[in-house]
This record gives sequence, structure tokens and C-alpha cells, in this order.
Amino acid sequence: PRNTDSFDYANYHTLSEIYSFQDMLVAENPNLVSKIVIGQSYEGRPLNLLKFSTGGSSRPAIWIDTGIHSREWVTQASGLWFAKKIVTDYGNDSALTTILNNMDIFLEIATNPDGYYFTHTSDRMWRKTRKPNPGYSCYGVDPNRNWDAGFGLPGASSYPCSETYHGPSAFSESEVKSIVDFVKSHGNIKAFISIHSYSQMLMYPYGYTTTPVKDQAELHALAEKAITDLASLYGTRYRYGSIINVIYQASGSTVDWTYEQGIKYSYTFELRDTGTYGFLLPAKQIIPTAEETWLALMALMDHTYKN
Ligand SMILES: O=C(NO)N[C@@H](Cc1ccccc1)C(=O)O
Ligand SMILES: [Zn+2]
Repeated sequence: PRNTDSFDYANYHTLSEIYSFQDMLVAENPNLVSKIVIGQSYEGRPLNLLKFSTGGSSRPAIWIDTGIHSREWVTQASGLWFAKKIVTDYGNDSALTTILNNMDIFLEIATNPDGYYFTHTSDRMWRKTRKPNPGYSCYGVDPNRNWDAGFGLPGASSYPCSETYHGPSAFSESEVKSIVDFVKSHGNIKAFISIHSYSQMLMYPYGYTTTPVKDQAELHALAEKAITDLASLYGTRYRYGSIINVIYQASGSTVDWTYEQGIKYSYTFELRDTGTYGFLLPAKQIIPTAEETWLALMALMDHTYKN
């Protein structure tokens, strides 16, 4: 595609197509979009972060990541659609325009590029990073168990061949450490939203303990509002609540760490579907999924701005 208008949002794309989309979007919107390379993957690929900003310096910000688990293809595809939606709606949608006149949005689309490349070339069902595990024949660490929040507690595996292997230490994966360093250096992130698939859930911390977060009441009410907005478009039904209550115990996960960093509005999505197709969601569901998810994201971003 020659530009982001002719880009095919209704299909899944390769890693190189994602990278060229990012460069096209920046080139087309130099006053709104920039690309920050926050690090590199194990295999040396750039970890690209899109920044949407209308000025200021280190404004309060909202973080969204997709594709931390490489096989969850509808999430990266939705991330591409979100990126285009932001530049399309700025100056046209009053709620989004107000948010961007006061806050920055950061979007990491290919958060696990090595794994994503591997799903295209070798194993469609790959989830983890692609770093070898010394002494074992199997590769990779689960990047959603590698964070320093309840690290290594029940809800992750110490066995390198497990899909939920937490890694040799917290932040052992460059794909994770790069985000950690960015979050700490930025210091003004107010909402952190990490997007997975599938199961149709909107969750907040904790995953590693049943202890409720101190902001549980507010996060629960906001989640309810967000999933209600989501359902208003196509009737898609989501469950919501804390990670451990809604899905299962999971230790060392992204949003448990971001919440403990003081980022109150820490949420994680599980997008479509509920298991009919699972990770192999048909491409014709990409745009409907992205559209309905955007309504929930707007609810979270609007609340963050107003609070
Ligand atoms: O990855 C998937 N399903 O694809 N499920 C997530 C569930 C989850 C999400 C967020 C925090 C903790 C746990 C997982 O990492 O197990
Ligand atoms: Zn996942």
C-alpha cells in the first residue's frame, strides 16, 4: 500500500508490513505522530513505539500495547486500526481531540516482534519470546509472566518449555525491560492498557493475589462502563473484574507491575472471540473487533483524562 488510507485494515499483516505502516503514518502526520525505538528484541529487531502528541513535554500519557503474545494476531491488527483511528479522529471527534490536546498516547503494536515473525514463518501458535533457554531444547519466556510483580509466585512456571515460563529473573526479556525503562523514564503515565486475545474480558489487577487493589471499586465501575460501551456496537459480551477472579491466577504479569508503579488505570483486555476460532480469528472480524474495542478504550481514556 502506498499510504495508510489504502492500507488493508481488514487483513492480517507481516511484521515488515507493520513496520512500513508505522513509517508511513509518521510521514503522513509529522505534527502528530512520531516513532520512538525503545530497544531491540532478542533477535535484534527494533521495538517501535508510536507517540501521538500535540505538544508540551512529558504530558500525562496513556500507554497501549498489542501483540505481547505473538499468536494473538487480532491484537496487532487492532493496534494498526487504532493508530489510524487516532489520526483520523483528531480534529474531528471532540472527545479524542480533547484527550490529545491534554495528554499523549503511546502505542506499541508489535510488542513481541521475534515471536510474531515466528508465527508467520514457523509456528502460528507461538506465544513467548524467542530467546533460547540454556540447557534446554525449547525457546522463549512468557513476556506476560516476566514482570517484577509477584514474580515466580504461583501462576507461572519455572519450566522453560512451559508456555507460562517466567524466565530466569524478572525483566530478563529485552522486550519487557525496554518497556520498564520507558515507563520509569517517562514518569507521567496515567493509564496502561495491555491487549491480549481471546476470551472477551476486561481485567484489572491483581493476577498474582486475591487481595483486592486499593482502587478496586473505581476500576470495577470503570470496567463496567467500558464493556457496556463496547457491547453497544455489535452486542459483544465481555466479562470483567480482577485478573485472578475473571480468568486465573497469573504472576509476574504486565499490569500488576504497572499498577504497583502507581499507574492506577492499569487494564488488560482479552479480545474476541470466546473459543470458536480462538487465536485464528477470521480476518473479517478484525475491523468489528477494533471498532468495538475502541469504544471501551475511549471510555478508559476519557475517565483517565477527567481524573
Ligand atoms: O495470554 C492469554 N491468553 O491468550 N491469557 C493471559 C491472561 C492474562 C492476561 C493478563 C494478565 C494475566 C493473565 C495470560 O497471559 O495467560
Ligand atoms: Zn495473551
